[in-house]
Amino acid sequence: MARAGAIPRVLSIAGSDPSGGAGIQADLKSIAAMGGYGMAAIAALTAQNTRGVTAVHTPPAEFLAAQLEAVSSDIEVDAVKIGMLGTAEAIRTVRAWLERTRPPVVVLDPVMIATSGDRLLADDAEEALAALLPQAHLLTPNLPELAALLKEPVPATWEEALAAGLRLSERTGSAVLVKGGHLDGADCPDALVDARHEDGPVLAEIGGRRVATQNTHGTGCSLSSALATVQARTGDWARSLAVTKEWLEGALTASDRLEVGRGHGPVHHFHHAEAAVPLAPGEFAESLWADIAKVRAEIDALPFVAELEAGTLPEAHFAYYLTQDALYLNGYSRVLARVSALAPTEEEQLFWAEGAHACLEVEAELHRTWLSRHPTVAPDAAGSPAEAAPTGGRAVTAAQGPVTKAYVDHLLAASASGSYAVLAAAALPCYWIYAEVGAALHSRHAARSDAADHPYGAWIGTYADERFAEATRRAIAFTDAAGRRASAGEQEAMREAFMASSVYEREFFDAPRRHA
Ligand SMILES: Nc1ncnc2c1ncn2[C@@H]1O[C@H](COP(=O)(O)OP(=O)(O)O)[C@@H](O)[C@H]1O
Ligand SMILES: Cc1ncc(COP(=O)(O)OP(=O)(O)O)c(N)n1
Repeated sequence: MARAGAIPRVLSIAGSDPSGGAGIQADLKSIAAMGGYGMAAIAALTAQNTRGVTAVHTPPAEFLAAQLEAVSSDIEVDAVKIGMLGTAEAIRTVRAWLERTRPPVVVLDPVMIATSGDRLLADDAEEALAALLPQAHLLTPNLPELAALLKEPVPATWEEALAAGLRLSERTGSAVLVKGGHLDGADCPDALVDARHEDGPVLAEIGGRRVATQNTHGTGCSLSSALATVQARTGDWARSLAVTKEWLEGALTASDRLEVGRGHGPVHHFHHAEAAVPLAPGEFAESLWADIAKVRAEIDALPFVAELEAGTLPEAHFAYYLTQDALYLNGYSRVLARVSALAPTEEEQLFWAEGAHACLEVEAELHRTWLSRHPTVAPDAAGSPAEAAPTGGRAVTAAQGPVTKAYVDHLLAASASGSYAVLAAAALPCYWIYAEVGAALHSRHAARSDAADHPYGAWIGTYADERFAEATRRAIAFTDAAGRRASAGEQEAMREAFMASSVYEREFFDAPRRHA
């Protein structure tokens, strides 16, 4: 019986994973992440980390029985999640307890083998497990477990997986969650099937995107305990799956930020929740910068940067870069004007508006000086139509190259989000990365004995502009403040926007080599 509005009391009966990614540790995090009150009866202890299981210890089944009795004799249990039980005795103990207590929601994840290949169920326990399955309302085997329970080959396609899930449902009388995690391909679908349901056997089918990460340790544990929790609240399996699958996709997407272990790391169960400890000034911006460490290193290693510094950059590449810079600045100016329009304070409004104005000034200056000295390259066939330049009535004869166009389009899409914080995060890499790359280039250039004869010396000299450095510091501070005020979901969107713009910055520096 669903208890709408009440906090579900959810008991996990499972094994312990000391590295915190799977088992009861994952279950307790998932239950809390879904707004439930988590409890745990430990059936087995494993010694494991993100790379595999090194030992398993199973306490006497009587001790498991004592834990279950202690909980259910005092606390009303709204939902039970069953995971690793380890032995036939433990399985029989849980079965007897379920028959006696009849919890309203029972989700059984038939844990047999970890993704690392390690066995988590004794060889002689499969018969006992088969007898436990009908006690559950929902079974959540992964595809190898589904195959083992049916004593069939592992399904190789989604259609085969659905058919196998239906056979298990028919055989046990329980609903089955068919999971696409172990299939290949860009999609990661899940489906709820119930062979005996009056409305038809497929209760829900949700197509999901496969998140490109190796941090999939404990996804099955996390999903099954989250499902038990949400089901206790909603009483609607299809809705519970929709909510938990979206949450798990977010947890997988944010998993890299945890930096736990060197193998298959855990998912970030609380990616959606506010941090209880508020971020200190600068901390959010620092974390954005840390996220793009790899992209920053790739920019430093680009031939464009090395050749500009050495003075060996082909003239055509430099001209292409200048032309695209002018075109980009025109679009970027419009984006900064939009940041200004969304800004929450007059100080920020003024700052971004000044930035928009400065972009147009720099664009005009580029035409007046650099572009008149360096031949403008021909329009790029892949680019969009040229915009009229504001200088002296002369039209820019080049079109936006593919990278410029994609970068500006990305910024315009971010401005459509309507979020000041997200748009500021999208706009920031243009300040921050340009300032960092420029400062490093400038200081190395200034130390050269032949700096005066350098073909790009005058250009590199522009990187020393203290007004731009100050504007960059303020852009970082305003974005940081917006990030500290943002909800967890908005922070995630800021991270994605900042990362995408940083990747475009890298592509922009590399564009002359590929498109000039
Ligand atoms: N890379 C991924 N991207 C998105 N969802 C995933 C990914 N890997 C697994 N999932 C999802 O995680 C859940 C657990 O799936 P699965 O990996 O099949 O189970 P298990 O963890 O028990 O082996 C399912 O909802 C599945 O769709
Ligand atoms: C103690 C414990 N229980 C279960 C598992 C298996 O976790 P699961 O979520 O099925 O997925 P993988 O971690 O195997 O990918 C476990 N490893 N430890």
